[in-house]
Amino acid sequence: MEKIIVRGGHQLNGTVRVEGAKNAVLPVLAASLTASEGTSVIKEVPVLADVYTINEVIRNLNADVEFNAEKNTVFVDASKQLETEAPFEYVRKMRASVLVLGPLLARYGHAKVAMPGGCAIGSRPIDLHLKGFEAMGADIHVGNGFVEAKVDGRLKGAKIYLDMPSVGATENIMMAAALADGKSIIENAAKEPEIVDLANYLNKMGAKIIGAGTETIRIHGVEKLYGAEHTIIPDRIEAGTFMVAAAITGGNVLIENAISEHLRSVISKLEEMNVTVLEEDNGIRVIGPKELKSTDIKTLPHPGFPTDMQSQMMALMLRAKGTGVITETVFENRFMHVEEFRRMNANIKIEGRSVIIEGLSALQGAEVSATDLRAAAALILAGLVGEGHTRVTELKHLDRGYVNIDGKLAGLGADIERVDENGDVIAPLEEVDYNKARIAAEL
Ligand SMILES: CC(=O)N[C@H]1[C@@H](OP(=O)(O)OP(=O)(O)OC[C@H]2O[C@@H](n3ccc(=O)[nH]c3=O)[C@H](O)[C@@H]2O)O[C@H](CO)[C@@H](O)[C@@H]1O
Ligand SMILES: C=C(OP(=O)(O)O)C(=O)O
Repeated sequence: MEKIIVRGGHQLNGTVRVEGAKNAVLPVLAASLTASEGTSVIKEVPVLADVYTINEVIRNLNADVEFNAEKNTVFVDASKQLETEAPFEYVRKMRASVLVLGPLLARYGHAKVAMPGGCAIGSRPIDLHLKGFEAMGADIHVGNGFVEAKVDGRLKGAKIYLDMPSVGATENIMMAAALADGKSIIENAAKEPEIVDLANYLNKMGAKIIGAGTETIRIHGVEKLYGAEHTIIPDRIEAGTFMVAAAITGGNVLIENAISEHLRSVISKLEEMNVTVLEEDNGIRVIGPKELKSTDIKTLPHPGFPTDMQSQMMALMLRAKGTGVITETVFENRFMHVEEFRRMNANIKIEGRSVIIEGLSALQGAEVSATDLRAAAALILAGLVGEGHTRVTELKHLDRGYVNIDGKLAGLGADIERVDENGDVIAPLEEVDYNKARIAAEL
């Protein structure tokens, strides 16, 4: 089993560049299936296991997909007749596979996708996605582990109110509505930057979407969409993770390519903790203080504090003076990393949907297991300031969403290496990384 080994105590300094956003590229690649003519060229695609998985999903549906990993570019030609069924083997690996439902249903009047189960962070139903398709005239049947949606002719534009601003439901419904007959309105829509990125791509394909990024999205359905060129936005969660890495080690790091407008809530919490955050022309500079001050955080849909930064900020609060509380409101079970932090001597306890963090824990290196993608990053961050060696296992989670994080942290001065099951160091080279993401997707 591969591990990342971190030896704590090194300040991070220098410049690191963030990749294109995982959570933007997955819906964009799913949306490429709506183009019945032309090729889409998607740029700034991060070389992640999840990207290989979504590429396999759409390839399996009969689209032509070429991933030039060295150039971070994916070409998709979905103009052939597509299959309309996505099997469990893909949805099992990556829940975002359900995002092919909307495009296939809108283009062919039929889609069948394995029901995604829950995962380590919560039960994660897709009822709101289905409610939206139903409002547009689809019949939904759930059985034998699949969800099947059918409509005679085209979907009909509809007004859809989301009970909560689900990111995935907003994306799936927006893609379906882009090819529906007539006008749709999504109310209480998710406002994440990744929603805006998807709407921009769809509009380049010929869709007519306005209001993405606000709580009301209006979509005038069109008959046909065309392949288009699109550049994925930078990954705000990867950026936030490096911001915490700089802050926790008292370092000075320029996070190139990070967009401050996407990170307002994270920046404001870091500032409350005495971290200096400077918005520069080409990114965000983060300078860690001598002493971090604790704060309270509540995760919320955008523009609130992102749940995908919750575990990383918890690592930071372990090293802050005072008591802090983190409340998770987006997912019901996203505290699996707390037990792992405890192994590192963290003074921390769960109370319902909150975690109470008694600051200034003298963190000690330990063998810890990544329970989900962001927990993996958070344990590495804690390891940067732990005494001795921290060994992080279950790296399959990490490879879903971070490109070469060990190499990037090493470049900033961290003492970190990735070793294989024999204990041999795996050099953090780009070529090795490309392979790693592909292999992780195949597992
Ligand atoms: C690939 C991707 O972009 N993943 C992100 C996306 O996940 P995802 O799109 O799955 O997250 P949602 O916004 O849909 O989920 C938020 C909450 O709504 C609930 N819910 C959602 C849909 C539904 O039909 N019914 C329902 O009850 C979920 O269980 C969860 O409690 O947004 C999350 C919230 O910012 C992020 O943590 C994930 O990183
Ligand atoms: C929870 C995440 O992703 P996913 O929705 O793909 O599980 C994440 O990116 O932190």
